[in-house]
Amino acid sequence: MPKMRVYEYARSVNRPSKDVVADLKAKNIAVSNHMSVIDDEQIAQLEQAQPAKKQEERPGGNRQTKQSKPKQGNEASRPQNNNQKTNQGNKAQGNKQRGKKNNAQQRSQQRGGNHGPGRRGKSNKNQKRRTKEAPKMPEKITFAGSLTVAELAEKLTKSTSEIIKKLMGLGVMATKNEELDKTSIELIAHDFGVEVEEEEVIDELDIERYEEADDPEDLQERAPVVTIMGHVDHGKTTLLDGIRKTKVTDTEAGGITQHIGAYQVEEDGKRVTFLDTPGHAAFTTMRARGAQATDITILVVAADDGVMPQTVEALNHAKAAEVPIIVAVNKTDKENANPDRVMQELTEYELVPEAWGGDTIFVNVSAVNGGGIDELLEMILLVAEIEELKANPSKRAQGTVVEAELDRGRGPVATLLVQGGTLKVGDPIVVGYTYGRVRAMMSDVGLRVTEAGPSTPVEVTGLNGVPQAGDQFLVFADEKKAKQIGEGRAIRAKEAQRKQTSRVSLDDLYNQIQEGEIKEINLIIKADVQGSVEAVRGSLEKIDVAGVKVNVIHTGVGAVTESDVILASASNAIIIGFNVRPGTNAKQTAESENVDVRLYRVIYNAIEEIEAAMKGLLDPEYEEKVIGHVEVRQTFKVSRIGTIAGSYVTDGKITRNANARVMRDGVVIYDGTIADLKRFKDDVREVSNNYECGITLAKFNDVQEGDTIEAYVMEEVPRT
Ligand SMILES: Nc1nc2c(ncn2[C@@H]2O[C@H](COP(=O)(O)OP(=O)(O)OP(=O)(O)O)[C@@H](O)[C@H]2O)c(=O)[nH]1
Repeated sequence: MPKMRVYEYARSVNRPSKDVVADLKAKNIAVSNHMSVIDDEQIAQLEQAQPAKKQEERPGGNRQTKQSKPKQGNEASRPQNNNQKTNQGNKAQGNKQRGKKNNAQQRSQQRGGNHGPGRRGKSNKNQKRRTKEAPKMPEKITFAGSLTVAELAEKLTKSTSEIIKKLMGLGVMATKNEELDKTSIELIAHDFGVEVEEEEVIDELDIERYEEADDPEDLQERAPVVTIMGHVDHGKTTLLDGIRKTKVTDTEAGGITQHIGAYQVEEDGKRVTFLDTPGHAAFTTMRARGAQATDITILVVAADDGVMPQTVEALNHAKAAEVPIIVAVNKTDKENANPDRVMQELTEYELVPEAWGGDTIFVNVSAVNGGGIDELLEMILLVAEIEELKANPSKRAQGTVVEAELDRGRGPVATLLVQGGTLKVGDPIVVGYTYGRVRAMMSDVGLRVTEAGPSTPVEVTGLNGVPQAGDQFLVFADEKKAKQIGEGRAIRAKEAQRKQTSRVSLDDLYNQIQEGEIKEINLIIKADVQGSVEAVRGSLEKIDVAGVKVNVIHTGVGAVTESDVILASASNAIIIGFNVRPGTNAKQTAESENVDVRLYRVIYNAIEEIEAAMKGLLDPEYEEKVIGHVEVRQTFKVSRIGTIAGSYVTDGKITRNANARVMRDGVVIYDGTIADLKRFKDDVREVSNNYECGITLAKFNDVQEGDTIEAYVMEEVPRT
């Protein structure tokens, strides 16, 4: 009989799990929480009392139609000219909202709309005429994503205040520029008897669009993907290593275990994939990037320590991601181990052991001596069975990046977790914002492979750049398409980043000129007296560099004001202040809007600096920024490497690229760079607060126990 977990059902009908649990209980269906399993019969029982809409949304039921009709037609208010294009047209001519004009036009063209500019011109007149007469409401309006109150009013040919009043009637207080969600748009439009249709925004660069759909017949069982989380020092790494040591069999075939960010083991002839980066930081980073790579979470809790703050954080992350949790009570070999206490403490977080009437699986393990590891793996397989994890191995591969780095010899190297399809050597592929052709693949035991099916991690080479953990990948049928999509995505990512971080500023002026993005530099000039304004203006306008024009868009006498900053922000201008300063508000706004405000006392300096910036001659200014401190707790001498400082990060973090100074009794005895940063045996890029690490300093071996190492970076600072 088909079965599913309560939370899965709740998700499928878009209801909170706890409401579904309450309904089930009200119907005397025995469930304890969102993890309980329910079958079809129980679902049917539950749905008898549900409103029809919910039933419609059930999986396997009719898909909810995108178009929603008003509950009752309001014939009297329907227009005669009632096709959808009218509305698009209305929006396109749309008076003040120039920016929107193009979008609407584009959208309608995409959908094969046939009203060209000429026709728009005509209907513009009609629209004006109509506005003077009583405006006619459209029969249907369309929107993409959301609409502001003012936009909705315009579409409905109503006044903004009418819409605001209606919203107030619904208990929503909104201003005219506030964005309305789909439900609010529908409620208001239906109230006027107008149909609403949500336009699908087609994104050519969204790789999910190109994924092949799965035929249910092609689906085959796949290995579960497991992440291990828990509090610091509770034994995550030891457990991962223990499972690997006892269970990896492929080494016999001549491979050597490789840390590629994930590995597979075999139990009872079935495979389990472990993501090798313990801790919820990696899990959350992946999730934040939209990756749903984990099927099961192992929550490690040390039996001698009990539930600690990061245990709670970890379980909350797993719950938020709706990933089933198995509790591994670790260090049970220790004398002071108290597994019962762990169970007791976890009941407070709704993780109740089966023995106590709950449905959370608890397994006692000892990561050091291997005790309980078999049982843990069996339980993983049991949960995997309940979850009915399946994938289609016979399509073009798709999945998630587990980790990636630039290897000196091999170029960009990425560990990919195949989630659907089969990845093959030679496949054209898009990975995040990078693309390429899979040149070589290596398994977690260091063997060269030519194929990797669902749930398999493989390290691939052949990409044109280094993607990020959590990025999605997809194989394309032809290389040209992969290149086109990959390049498009890279450009978009670059643009998005630029929009976010940089407006035009003197420091990157030259780059932007070089990239052909700037042909005119917009300046706002504020000075103490009108004479200075004119003098500065005259001199700046005379600067002649490589066909770039200086364009003074505003001048004024007096302090740099907030409105100057807003103008600069809107027109991407730099503000030049001569013998004046910005007020507090202006300063704050400039910071939040990323507007470059330059203050000068000598005209010559202003001209010289702007000219230098245009020619790319402005030297960047750097400032030291301390990023963390570590305490040296032990030292090890290793021949050929030197002295390794076994350290503990006491605040901030330490990174491989940072500079380091060694302080002994408050005196700086070394200032240089870090040669090597390790966690256990692995090279790492950074180590955070409260973690241990091994540090080797470049050309310095006299580090001693009790020394403090201060890590710092040199940061470029905007000039003022
Ligand atoms: N006695 C005993 N000690 C264990 C067991 N598992 C781990 N340890 C020890 O506990 C300490 C911490 O283990 P790790 O595996 O580094 O813990 P972790 O959770 O990965 O720690 P972080 O990476 O710092 O978050 C080490 O000294 C391990 O040897 C166990 O089952 N029994």
